[in-house]
Amino acid sequence: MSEDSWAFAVDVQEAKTPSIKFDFSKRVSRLGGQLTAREDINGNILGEKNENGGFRNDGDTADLAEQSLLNKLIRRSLVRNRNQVEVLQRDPTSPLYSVKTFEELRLKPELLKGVYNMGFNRPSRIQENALPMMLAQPPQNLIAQSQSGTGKTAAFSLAMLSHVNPANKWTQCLCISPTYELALQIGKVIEQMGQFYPDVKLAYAIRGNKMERGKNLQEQIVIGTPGTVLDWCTKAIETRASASIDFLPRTARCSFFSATFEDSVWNFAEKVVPDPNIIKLKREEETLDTIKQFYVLCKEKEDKFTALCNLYGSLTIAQAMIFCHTRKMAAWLTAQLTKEGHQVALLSGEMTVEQRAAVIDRFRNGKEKVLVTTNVCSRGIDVEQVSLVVNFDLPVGMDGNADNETYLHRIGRTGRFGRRGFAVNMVDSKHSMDIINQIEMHFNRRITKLDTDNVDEMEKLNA
Ligand SMILES: Nc1ncnc2c1ncn2[C@@H]1O[C@H](COP(=O)(O)OP(=O)(O)OP(=O)(O)O)[C@@H](O)[C@H]1O
Repeated sequence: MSEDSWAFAVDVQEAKTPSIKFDFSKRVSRLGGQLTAREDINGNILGEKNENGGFRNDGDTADLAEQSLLNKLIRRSLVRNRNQVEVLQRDPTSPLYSVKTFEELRLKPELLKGVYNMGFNRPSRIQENALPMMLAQPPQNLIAQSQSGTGKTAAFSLAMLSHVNPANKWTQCLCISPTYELALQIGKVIEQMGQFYPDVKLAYAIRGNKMERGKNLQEQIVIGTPGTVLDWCTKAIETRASASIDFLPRTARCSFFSATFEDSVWNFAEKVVPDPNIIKLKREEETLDTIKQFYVLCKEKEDKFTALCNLYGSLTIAQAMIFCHTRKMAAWLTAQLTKEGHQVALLSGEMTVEQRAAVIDRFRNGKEKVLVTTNVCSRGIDVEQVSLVVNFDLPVGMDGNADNETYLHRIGRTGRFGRRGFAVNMVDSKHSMDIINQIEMHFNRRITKLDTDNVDEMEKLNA
């Protein structure tokens, strides 16, 4: 890397809008006479009433009619969401609020074009605050916290793109992501933002991508996971006479982003980021108001499954992510949901990273509406249409206590950039009730009890 280099250590990220497809749930036929159209909790209209007063099922939806309705829905959904975001960006209490425009952040014209092309109108709070620090001269370092889905990835992607000099054919920025999937996701954001900046090239230091010994990388930005990045660094420096384990120049700027900073992460960040500027949230600011949190009392897994079906029968859900503790439970739940007619994808730890990336891609493109997963996907995955996150099993640490960090990352898969979302926790024992209480105390936020058998109560949630 050159003398004026950047390194980013991150643990959270982005992606793209899946196509909106219809999800005609059982609840709709139950309530068919009362509604003229179904909307999901983001206000996306998901279906129209048929001639019998009920909602059409997938089976009786003609392709053409579906396509034309789909186009209409996508347009309406985009308008609604844009309005929602605009309101939040003018609300000083929202993490999306900013006083500045992208122009005032002095981005290069090529990048401004990229940002507007992605549909961004204004920066979010973290973008407004972090970008000037990351672009400052002389260089400054940064440790930054911002809620899930509030634009951290976009912030450091813009910073990297602003920093590179495309005329220089060597690596100038290094972005380290904790997982293969996130590295790909961040890479896509950088590619999209930098699409009008054609001479900037990106290399992926991820499993499967080998680097030849002694090769001089020409790509200005390298994004990868720690193991492969280290392997590439070792191979790059082995051939140089002045081989040194100090791969990064001392003058390199360094930024570290996360939605959560438990003590060990904070200590680590302070070790690897010298003399940093700090953007930190208060504990009660870490959860988003736009994500409504509930728990449901259940007895055993069959009972949890019934509660889940009731949720599906009552809420209008665009896409959902369901977290289980073990692969066995995830496989069982996937089979049950598939039997019920849901389009379900299963993501678990024994899959290869390529298989996992393919599953996430299909989900992102709306091919499946439900993603059942063990913990592999709790961080950073950005699928805009996820309106429900279910903790089928609650996140528990090795010590048997609540894993608050994982909880926050999991529920943050919904409520992306101002959208509304539901997080529902299945409580099946005194221990899991204790976990809910611990999580409530930790974030100082109420998690409300929900009776999924109570049709009226459930109906109110859609309001
Ligand atoms: N200024 C903006 N205007 C509109 N949309 C934005 C803006 N910045 C980011 N987004 C969109 O918001 C979503 C969330 O952004 P991003 O993935 O950067 O959040 P994040 O803070 O990194 O999330 P996480 O903490 O889950 O990793 C993405 O779909 C992204 O395209």
